[in-house]
Parts: sequence; structure tokens; C-alpha cells
Amino acid sequence: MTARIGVVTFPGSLDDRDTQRAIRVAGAEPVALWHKDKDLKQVDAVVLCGGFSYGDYLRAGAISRFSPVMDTVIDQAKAGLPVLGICNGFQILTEAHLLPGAMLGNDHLHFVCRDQKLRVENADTSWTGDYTAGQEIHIPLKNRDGRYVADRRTVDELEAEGRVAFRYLDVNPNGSLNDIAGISNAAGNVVGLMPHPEHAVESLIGTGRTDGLPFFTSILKKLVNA
Ligand SMILES: NC(=O)CC[C@H](N)C(=O)O
Repeated sequence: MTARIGVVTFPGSLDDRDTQRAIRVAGAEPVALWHKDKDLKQVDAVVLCGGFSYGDYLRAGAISRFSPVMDTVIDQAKAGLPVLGICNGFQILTEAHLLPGAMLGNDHLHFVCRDQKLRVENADTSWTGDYTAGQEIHIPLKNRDGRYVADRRTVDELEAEGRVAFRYLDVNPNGSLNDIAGISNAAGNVVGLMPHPEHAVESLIGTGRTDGLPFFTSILKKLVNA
């Protein structure tokens, strides 16, 4: 049986097609979900992709969080459905309180677009099993509101529980606390990060790296072996 992974499109999503392609390259079946869908079409996992959903009005992710599809995603994520939020998807996950903290404007106030070095800190989540802890990878980063913040107690808790999944290396591109690039929930089924693994899955494209592919093969293995 093929694993079915849903990709939600909101008005203003940019990376839904690339995300669907990454899922297909990994060997799973992408399923298009619309922000007005309440029903998740029996997918085995969901990706909230990058972009400027609802134009980033109010705050990035603040409106999308209230779309009909998110009511179901929130309920099912709490029941264990694997959910990955990439960039705008990470912003939506914090607004939905599936992940703690918030995303603010980059500290230098500019949009950033670069090939970013990261360290995988936690290879035990649903989406990172095909990496090894401590592995260094390069993945494209492109955003304006990428500065991860949370109160000190939350950050200390994330660190103590090993829930900082990815950390920026060499350069902190936005002023994120503790160089945090991505985090997970306590159960490890919900992961959010600012860099874009879906843009690094094919050697013919971009820098030629495929460092993002393990996100999609990790979840596929997890689902197939479940
Ligand atoms: N590529 C993205 O998803 C980034 C868009 C995002 N809304 C921002 O902070 O700029």
C-alpha cells in the first residue's frame, strides 16, 4: 500500500506543487487538500507548505490557522497524525499552538534567500528518521518572518527534551533564539522548520544537493512500517 501524504493549499501558498513533487520523488502519493476541506481524504500525514497564505495579513499564519482544514488538522495532529510545517507551514503550526513559540520578522528586517547550513539535532521524529543526529545538511531558506522566539522557560524545555530538531550553523540568518531552525512537539509527530527541504530533493536542480529528501523518505518508512 502506498502512503498518502496530503499537501494543503491556502490562498497565497507557493510551494504546494514542489512539495507534492518531493513526496512523489520519495515514493509516496501526494494528495492535494484545499484550505476549505474539512475532510482530509484519509491521508496518512499532512504537509503545510511554504508561501504567503492570506498574504501574511495580521501575522504570517494567523488567518490560515482558522481555515476549515486546520480544525481537522489540529484535532488529528493531537491524535498522532504526522504533520510537517515548512516555513509558512511552521508559522501556521505556531499560530495553531501545535508547536510552541512564535515567528517574528527577521532581525535585519530583510527578506532572506540563501542556501543554509543546518545541523540535525533530533533524528527521532516522524520526519527525521532517515537523518542521523549531528548530521550537517544544506537546505534553501527564503523568508521574511523567520525569527523564532519563545519565553525562556519554553526554550529551556525544548532544549531539555531534545525538541530542537534543527539548528542554524555558521550564520544565524534571522536572529532566532538559540539558532533554532526547527522544532517538534513532545510526541515527535509534528515538526516545523523554516528552511525548505522540498526544494532540495533532486540533484539536477539548484545546488544539486538532495539534503531535503530524507524528510519525505523518513515519513514514508515510518508509515509503511507502522
Ligand atoms: N517561503 C515562505 O514560506 C516564507 C513566507 C513567509 N510567510 C515569510 O515569512 O516570509
